Amino acid sequence: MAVSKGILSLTRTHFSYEKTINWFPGHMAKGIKQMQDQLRAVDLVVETRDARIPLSSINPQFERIIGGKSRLVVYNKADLAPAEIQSVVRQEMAKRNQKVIFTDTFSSSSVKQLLNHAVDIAKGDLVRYPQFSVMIVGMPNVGKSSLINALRRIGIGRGKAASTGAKPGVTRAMSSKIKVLESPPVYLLDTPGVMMPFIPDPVTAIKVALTGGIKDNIADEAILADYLLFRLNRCAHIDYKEVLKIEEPTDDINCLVSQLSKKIGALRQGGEIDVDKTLQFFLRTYRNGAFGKLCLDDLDQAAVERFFCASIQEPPLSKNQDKKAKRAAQRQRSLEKAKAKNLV
Ligand SMILES: Nc1nc2c(ncn2[C@@H]2O[C@H](COP(=O)(O)OP(=O)(O)OP(=O)(O)O)[C@@H](O)[C@H]2O)c(=O)[nH]1
Repeated sequence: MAVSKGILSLTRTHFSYEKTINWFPGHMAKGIKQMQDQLRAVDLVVETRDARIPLSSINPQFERIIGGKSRLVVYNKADLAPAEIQSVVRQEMAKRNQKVIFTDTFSSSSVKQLLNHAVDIAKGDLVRYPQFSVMIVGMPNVGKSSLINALRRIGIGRGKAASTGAKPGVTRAMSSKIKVLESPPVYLLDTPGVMMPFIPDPVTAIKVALTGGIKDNIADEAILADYLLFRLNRCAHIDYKEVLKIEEPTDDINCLVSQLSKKIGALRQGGEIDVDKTLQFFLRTYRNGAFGKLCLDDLDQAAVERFFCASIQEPPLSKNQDKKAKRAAQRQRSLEKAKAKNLV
């Protein structure tokens, strides 16, 4: 089989690759405002990301909102990502002074680890100890509400408190405080998933949409499927041919659709291929985890550096730091002027 054409194949004429994803419904703007208002009373922010896209699920907007607040990054859906990415991601985040926990809301041990971390901080925070509040933020569909339910189940043995769903945008407003532990008393605040208002890089948008962060009808199922096929072809350990029960591996989405539609009976009257139904089946198969553990982000050193240089802005400076920076810049300018006049 030929090596996948990958991203080049996205330019094939019958798929409109030009579509820019700009999805920021009103409830997200409202959600950000509510988060900012509540932040003062919050002791810890848990920023939830998707382990399948450890870089693409970083929302630079949170950097600005969270500022200097105590923060823990949680990579959820770890059951769907290869285990070997965990050490790389931990290392990269440690370089940025960021502690990271990987969770899978179906596994008690990983959720317990998160709860213990919150408890450790709560115990160290004597001022706020009687009421330790944790705000859960993150992009849509990363599993924030599922995480809250799992924490509550493990912490106080109670059932579901937050609504969950396979489509993005289930939580549309900030929740009231949800108790997840009696002693010390730990409360959680669920927030609506907040997408970055504008995703400038189309490949990042495709990855976010593939993992369910953007509604399919806003993205383009054909483009998503094409990119997915490219990634599957790059992953030697994934036998999608076996999973889909098709005859031939391929790097051509048309060929895949043609083979798959027959296998799943996605045919209209007269035998015409039902392309939408076939594409949806392919995407669903991936999202159900049937292809196994797949990371959609490249995590080699160069790719990680490129990502952070291009997408992540430094958190805003505090007033003090800002003053210091201005003074240093002023000193530098004076020095340069003096040099120009040969005074130094
Ligand atoms: N495989 C897997 N699926 C998960 C995990 N956590 C959540 N999910 C699934 O992911 C989907 C989204 O979960 P939610 O908890 O609704 O996500 P959310 O971040 O609250 O979503 P929004 O309301 O859009 O902000 C649901 O179908 C969950 O069952 C996990 O750790 N592993």
